[in-house]
Amino acid sequence: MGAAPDAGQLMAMILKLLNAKKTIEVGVFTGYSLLLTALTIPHDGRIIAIDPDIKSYEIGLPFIKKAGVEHKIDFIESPALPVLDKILEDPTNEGTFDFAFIDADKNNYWNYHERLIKLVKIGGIVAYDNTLWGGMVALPEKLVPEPKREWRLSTLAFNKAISNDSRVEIAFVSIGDGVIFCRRVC
Ligand SMILES: C[S@@+](CC[C@H](N)C(=O)[O-])C[C@H]1O[C@@H](n2cnc3c(N)ncnc32)[C@H](O)[C@@H]1O
Repeated sequence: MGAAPDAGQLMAMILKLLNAKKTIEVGVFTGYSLLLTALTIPHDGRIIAIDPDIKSYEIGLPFIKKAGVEHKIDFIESPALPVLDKILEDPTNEGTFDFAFIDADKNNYWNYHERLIKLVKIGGIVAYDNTLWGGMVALPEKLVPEPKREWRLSTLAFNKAISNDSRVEIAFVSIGDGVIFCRRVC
């Protein structure tokens, strides 16, 4: 997302169409997509932003503060799965989020999906970044550099699984590095 302003514009449009107020971001880095979300949602909107790498978040934090949107962000320094599980321990959190953006470890995308499908409301959207994995999903494995192979396989499996998930409808958008917008339908 950081390298893809077109995907960012689309995400901002969707946040506005949803009137999103309560959101989650998994994978923050220096906060490009986080700032975009924080600037787009209303003054009383909230983002739970999760990343184990607080040092990168702190690089972007002065820009978030300068933009006057820090109050919307609850940054949690942690891998995302235990945080999502903790949120789900309280059943009143189920179906309360409008939007989630997932841009982290590709081998956990399905684990994130199983949790976020409970957390977003029916009609809510979960957006998954890097679903083209730099084009590697379309290459035979032998042409893929070794360090990219594991997450290529994870991405292929995730894309196939989400295409067959009757709880959601999806739009596979081939801008940036490929974003799957996934709308909860039941
Ligand atoms: C591509 S960057 C995120 C970029 C950001 N969304 C943007 O568009 O500016 C991926 C981030 O995922 C984080 N990450 C990796 N494993 C994670 C995990 N298990 N839980 C949460 N975040 C994780 C990394 O620390 C890294 O900051």
